[in-house]
Amino acid sequence: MMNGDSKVSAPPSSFVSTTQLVFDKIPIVDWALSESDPATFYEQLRTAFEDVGFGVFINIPGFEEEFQQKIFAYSEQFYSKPQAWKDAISTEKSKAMRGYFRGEDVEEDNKSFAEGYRFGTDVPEPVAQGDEEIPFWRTLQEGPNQWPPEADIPGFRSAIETLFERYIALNLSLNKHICTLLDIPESAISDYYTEEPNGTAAIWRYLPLTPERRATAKNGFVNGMHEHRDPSTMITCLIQSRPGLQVQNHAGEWIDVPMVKGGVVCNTGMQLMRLTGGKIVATTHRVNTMKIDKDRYTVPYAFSTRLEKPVLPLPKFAGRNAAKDHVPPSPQILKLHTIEDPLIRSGYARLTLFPAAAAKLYPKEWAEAKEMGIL
Ligand SMILES: O=C(O)CCC(=O)C(=O)O
Ligand SMILES: [Fe+2]
Repeated sequence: MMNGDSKVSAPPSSFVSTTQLVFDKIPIVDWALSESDPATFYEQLRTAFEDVGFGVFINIPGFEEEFQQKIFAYSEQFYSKPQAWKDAISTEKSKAMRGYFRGEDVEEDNKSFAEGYRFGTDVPEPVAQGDEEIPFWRTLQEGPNQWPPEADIPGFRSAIETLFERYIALNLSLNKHICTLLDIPESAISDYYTEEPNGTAAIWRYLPLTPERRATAKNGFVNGMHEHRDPSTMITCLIQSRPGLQVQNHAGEWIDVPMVKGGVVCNTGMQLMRLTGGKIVATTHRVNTMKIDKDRYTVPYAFSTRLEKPVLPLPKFAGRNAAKDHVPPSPQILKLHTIEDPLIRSGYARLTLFPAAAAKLYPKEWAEAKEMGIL
């Protein structure tokens, strides 16, 4: 069988949603229309978030193609450094999993053909009071970033910090537009953030397909990033240098996210889906190395919601009416979401997103997650 066909892994027809539009492409949302033609803008936004869960946003000031290319050039420079240089800022030195890791450094099932470099809002490591033990979901969340030495890669840090500032502004305006779309107060979303929203980001380098990597293909998929829904966030925004990201439609087929110059891919996370009783969908996605012929760089950025505050459907969206069923998430995703305690769920969620780093740093919790069927 040809394993280049991304549709071979579609689930049986009994899984096909009867209420949700089965999309066959990822919508484009033109940010410029938010000023010049709001009606069209909100219709594009509605399609992206209510029907698909993803959109490619264009014409966002600050995300011009030239700026994005500068970020990808820095990313390439970063990853071209010798292994020992990258290992000097390894996540192994950070309980908050900030720093560099290799996706291949984990046992077979969770191996991915990628390298990652993780950041979060820069906060000090939590300090234990007396003999109290700090829970893993907290050590995972709080800690300083590990920046490379400025002299080794001049301008890198300031370019990435500029990108993050732009992402923060974009995330905040996108949230406001979503509130307008849904006719809910802005606080409906912002109440779930800490005063300074807690950002989490990474620079990914996905490695290209080789005959050896192709030999690991299962149902047309070679693991760049395993299938998942963004667990602890309302919205994730991401710039990408090349194709490779795929979104599962409501019939179970995998749809490629297109490359658009100056485009920012924005997708909804499980928290926004929960808040809106399913009116806004969070769709399963993955990165397929089968689609990658040269190194692919991406930089996702998202705010985590307040860890301790469980997200509940707003009264307006409570009840099944607004919830649209669609392709059931994988058993692992379902399992993750059966964990009631939002704090513990946030911890396991982070472990699942970064398996290679997590397996080393949190062997006990990693083994528990495996045992529970989350991984
Ligand atoms: O890098 C990509 O294309 C996808 C990243 C992603 O899904 C994530 O960070 O949650
Ligand atoms: Fe994701």
